[in-house]
Amino acid sequence: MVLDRTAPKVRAICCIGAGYVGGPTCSVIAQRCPHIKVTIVDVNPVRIAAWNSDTLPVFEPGLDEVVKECRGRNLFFSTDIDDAIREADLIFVSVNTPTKKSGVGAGYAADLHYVEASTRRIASVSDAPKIIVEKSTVPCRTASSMRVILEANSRPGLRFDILSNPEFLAEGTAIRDLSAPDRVLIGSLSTPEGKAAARALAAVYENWVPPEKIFTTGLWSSELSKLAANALLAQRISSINAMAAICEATGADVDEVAHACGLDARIGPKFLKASVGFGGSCFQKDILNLVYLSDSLGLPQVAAYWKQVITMNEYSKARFAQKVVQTLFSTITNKKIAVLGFAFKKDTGDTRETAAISLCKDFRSENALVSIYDPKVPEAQIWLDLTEPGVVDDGQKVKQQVTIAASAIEACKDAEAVVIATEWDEFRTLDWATVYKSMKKPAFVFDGRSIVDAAALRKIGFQVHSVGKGPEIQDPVWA
Ligand SMILES: NC(=O)C1=CN([C@@H]2O[C@H](COP(=O)(O)OP(=O)(O)OC[C@H]3O[C@@H](n4cnc5c(N)ncnc54)[C@H](O)[C@@H]3O)[C@@H](O)[C@H]2O)C=CC1
Ligand SMILES: O=C(O)[C@H]1O[C@H](OP(=O)(O)OP(=O)(O)OC[C@H]2O[C@@H](n3ccc(=O)[nH]c3=O)[C@H](O)[C@@H]2O)[C@H](O)[C@@H](O)[C@@H]1O
Repeated sequence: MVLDRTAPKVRAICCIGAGYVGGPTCSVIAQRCPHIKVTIVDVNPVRIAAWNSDTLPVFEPGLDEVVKECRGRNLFFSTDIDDAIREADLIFVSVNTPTKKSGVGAGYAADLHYVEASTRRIASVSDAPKIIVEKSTVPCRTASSMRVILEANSRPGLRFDILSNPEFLAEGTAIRDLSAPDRVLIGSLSTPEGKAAARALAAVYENWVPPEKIFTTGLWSSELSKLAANALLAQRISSINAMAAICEATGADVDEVAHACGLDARIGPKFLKASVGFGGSCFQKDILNLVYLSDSLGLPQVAAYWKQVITMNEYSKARFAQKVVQTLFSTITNKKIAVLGFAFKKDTGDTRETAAISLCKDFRSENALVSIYDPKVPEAQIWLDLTEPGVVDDGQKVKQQVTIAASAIEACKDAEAVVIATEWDEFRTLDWATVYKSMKKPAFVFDGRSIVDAAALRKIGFQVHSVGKGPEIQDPVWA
């Protein structure tokens, strides 16, 4: 994008929402733009205190260094939301947009009340023009609702420009993704004012992102592009996981199939790793949001098409759990199952929608004893996830069936089976010979991420089942 030097200049940024997106995104902006004051605010004082401490509330490789470099210089974390709004020329709205739990659209639609609360606050507090940027993932045309709320609740004549600037970072690689993004997308109205606001935001990114990677679209295209990108990514995973089921039934190897397909430049090699099922706070939520949008627009076939991506993911998780039960002679009652990894992917402590929650639920319903180890997820978070309403209705029973181990070796001691739920690097290089000695026999490994050297483990004595590997390359017991 070619910069127009007449665009309004951004001197102070406020980011509402100090979560997984707001925190890392605006910390990187502060690092790359030392001339801009960046204040990240949140209604949650505990979260803000953590951002101001040595133990940040979000684990991301490289984040500590960025925050340490900028905090107190041009990067501030605060609960004084009104002050930060007043001072800012540009405000990112980066609050959560979870799936609605009740009311109209429950289970599908995005709950926009945090976005609305932030918008109302901006309207009531602002005494000068602002550029307001949707950073949260929102349904198509949310900007139009924000405009109505702003105009109805602010001082007469006060100017607000609304932009859409969806975030494409992935957890675990957030700092890398933010430092060298594939693209920065800015959606605006096509009016001269809308375009000037887009140029002002582009100028912020141009401090480190090459101009050819910054591109602008209309507001609605930008909002929809975010939902579309996540739907397309999740669709690839469900597609390869569907192939994994065929591989296991036929003797094909899903990694070989993925590699063969990915060599086609039109398909490409990324995001074709078969797994126990995708997790994370966004894929499911955003697809459900798309399903709801499609249904509301009178497009039930489109809704059904995207819904199938979620259905296949649920199937992948359930199929994997069933495989464990069947293989362990159709009963895991009172058997110890070690679950290695609880985060939804490696290099994050985030457990939202992690496949490990479904697996543990399924193992518990078969009366197994589950021992969980994850290098980054705090113990309290695991208990919280396992006792959530909807996951379990008897928290006491969970405590009798589940233990949380301090190491992988401890989790596996006396276990009948090891289940790898997250692809943490340390599981690749675990001392598997020691693990084998400490386990009941026959000792099984169910690799839900296909990360271990199955042949080496078989040499030790394990019976190994890797997702998407057919019977010919499994132990004879599965043939
Ligand atoms: N987690 C991720 O990797 C990505 C998330 N997104 C989107 O970004 C948005 C935020 O996601 P996360 O950062 O993961 O959520 P989060 O839940 O980690 O953080 C949101 C924060 O907003 C705060 N908040 C809510 N209402 C507020 C208000 N009225 N005033 C001030 N603070 C308020 C909450 O207290 C919370 O700390 C969502 O729409 C999500 O879909 C987009 C790309 C990546
Ligand atoms: O909107 C969002 O929140 C973000 O959602 C995803 O990022 P994230 O969920 O953090 O992580 P991913 O790397 O996409 O992984 C999601 C899940 O898919 C799984 N996955 C990923 C890739 C793959 O090939 N196979 C696979 O099973 C991961 O293990 C994980 O459980 C997208 O990749 C980001 O671009 C997007 O910004």
